[in-house]
Amino acid sequence: MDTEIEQLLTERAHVAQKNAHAPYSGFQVGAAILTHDNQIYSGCNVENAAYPQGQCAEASAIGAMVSHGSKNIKAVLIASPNNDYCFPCGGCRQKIAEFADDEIPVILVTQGAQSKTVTVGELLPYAFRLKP
Ligand SMILES: O=c1ccn([C@H]2C[C@H](O)[C@@H](CO)O2)c(=O)[nH]1
Ligand SMILES: [Zn+2]
Repeated sequence: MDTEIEQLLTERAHVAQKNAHAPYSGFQVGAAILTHDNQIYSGCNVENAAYPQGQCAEASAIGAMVSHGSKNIKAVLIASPNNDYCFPCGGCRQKIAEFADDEIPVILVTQGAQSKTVTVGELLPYAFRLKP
């Protein structure tokens, strides 16, 4: 991934991360998605007093993307609130795979600006998809 694009994604994820509603876990996550039409959509986790109703940052970003009429993911970036990488949960791996091919990069960044890139296929091998 182009370093300038990665920087833009990181900035957008960090803006969203600051808005996270995570009073229960204290774990604020930000996500940013680059689409094939070169738009960036971001999201944060939104927790709820009824814990299972909480939503992950990746799901929020996907919701923003689809709401704006875009469905084709070129890259995903996930910003962690600490110095460990925040790997997406199982549900979010499936949600990302709905809109991203196996070779699409998922960039993980820590608060200390370390970064690691994996692919959608590495995160969710043999993904269940109905589209061709
Ligand atoms: O990739 C992840 C992992 C966790 N969370 C959220 C869910 C919950 O609000 C909090 C703690 O699990 O972090 C995300 O948003 N994305
Ligand atoms: Zn998740």
